[in-house]
Amino acid sequence: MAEDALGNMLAQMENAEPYADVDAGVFERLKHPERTLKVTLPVERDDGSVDVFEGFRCQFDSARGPFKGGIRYHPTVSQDEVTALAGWMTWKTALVDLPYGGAKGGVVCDPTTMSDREVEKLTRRYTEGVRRMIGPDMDVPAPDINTGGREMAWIMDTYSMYGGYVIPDVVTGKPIEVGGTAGRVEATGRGVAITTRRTFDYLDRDLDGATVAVQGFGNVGSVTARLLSSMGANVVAVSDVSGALHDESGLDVMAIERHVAEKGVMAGYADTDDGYDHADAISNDDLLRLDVDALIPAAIENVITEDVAEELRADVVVEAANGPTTVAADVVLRERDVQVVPDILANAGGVIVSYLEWVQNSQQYSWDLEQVNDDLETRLARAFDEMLDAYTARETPDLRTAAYVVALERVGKAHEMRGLFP
Ligand SMILES: NC(=O)C1=CN([C@@H]2O[C@H](COP(=O)(O)OP(=O)(O)OC[C@H]3O[C@@H](n4cnc5c(N)ncnc54)[C@H](O)[C@@H]3O)[C@@H](O)[C@H]2O)C=CC1
Ligand SMILES: O=C(O)CCC(=O)C(=O)O
Repeated sequence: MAEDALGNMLAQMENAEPYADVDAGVFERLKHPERTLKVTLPVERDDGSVDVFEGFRCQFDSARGPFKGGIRYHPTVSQDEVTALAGWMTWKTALVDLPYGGAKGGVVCDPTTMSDREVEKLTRRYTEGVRRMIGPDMDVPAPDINTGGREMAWIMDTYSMYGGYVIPDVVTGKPIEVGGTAGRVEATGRGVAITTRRTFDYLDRDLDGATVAVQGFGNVGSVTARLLSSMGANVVAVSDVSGALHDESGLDVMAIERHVAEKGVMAGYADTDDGYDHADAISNDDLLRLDVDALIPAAIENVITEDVAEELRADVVVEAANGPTTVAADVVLRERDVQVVPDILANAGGVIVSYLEWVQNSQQYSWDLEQVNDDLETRLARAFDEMLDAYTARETPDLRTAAYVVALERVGKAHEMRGLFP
């Protein structure tokens, strides 16, 4: 069975096809991205040498609206990976019923080894490379791994320089000072926390006091951990690329956030004044096997493999990352009665609030945080219920398949109505 991101995404589609009412020809169409651009990005390093980076933007499907999806800076970025991520964006925007298609971009680089100036040059080069295919009505990028408000502001600035006027709605996830919305920085983690609470309600379990392990402590993982703590859950383990921390009596998430904000990584936290000398330093792999109520992968793809699934002891997995569970692992988790809440629902809070940012930009009007958060929760709740309805009515084997049924039917219907042959 496929273990790569693209293979997983396609296999997830195939698994849902028998339960979905989608014309066979349209389904065939849905398996292929509309287009992918590969760009070459020369960057002069601070020492005067030149490095040439490779970047991609994959536009997977636009039947329901402009392409939408983040930009990732990471050494493992590849054309196949951005294609998978663009596919997941397509199913995510459809499931939460946003008037968007799906896209994703990426640059093969390790920004942790680059200066701020070098990252800025790379971002502006990348923007120049893809600028003919992005735009407020065409394709609207946003943050993903190792990108955030800073990079979005540079993209907006570069794109606006070519346009000759300010074009804020070419990207979302911008700082508020240049047209961003209240609530976008926290939106993905907030959506994960809301979805976790809803899943516990659905399973008739108490979130208060429930033990939670979160893998990945960047934008999504840190906010998820903090909000779940504030909802009464006991966050007993967190991790980042530098390792994992475990404390059965619960971790001080905000103290860890402060340490990461200062040092960039979690390593060294246990030695600080805030740190606990009784917290165990464990590996990322150990974290996935902890005996907790909920496991939240919030880092990269394919971390829950078949082997991990055999030994995983959480009752619920809420997928904050895109594609953290392989299709082979899904089968094992289903057999073992582990409830998996799929990424295309669990992490959709980010793109929902991106949509709200784009709407505010186009209206040149801004909403307050309460309005944004209320709208986010309403849309997530609706999508959660629609997924559960499909789970029951179509008798799908798991929630992921149910989520795909809803998404595939929406995108498939749009293709049918628009027609396959221009
Ligand atoms: N930023 C957003 O709005 C959204 C992000 N996502 C997904 O959430 C996940 C995390 O994204 P962000 O938090 O934005 O990225 P980020 O760059 O802010 O944080 C990534 C975190 O993962 C950790 N990490 C990286 N490789 C790791 C590994 N091999 N093992 C353990 N930890 C590792 C990093 O140290 C860091 O703590 C990704 O899968 C992304 O696609 C999904 C929806 C929206
Ligand atoms: O906010 C967005 O437009 C997309 C965020 C993203 O890349 C994702 O949901 O995976």
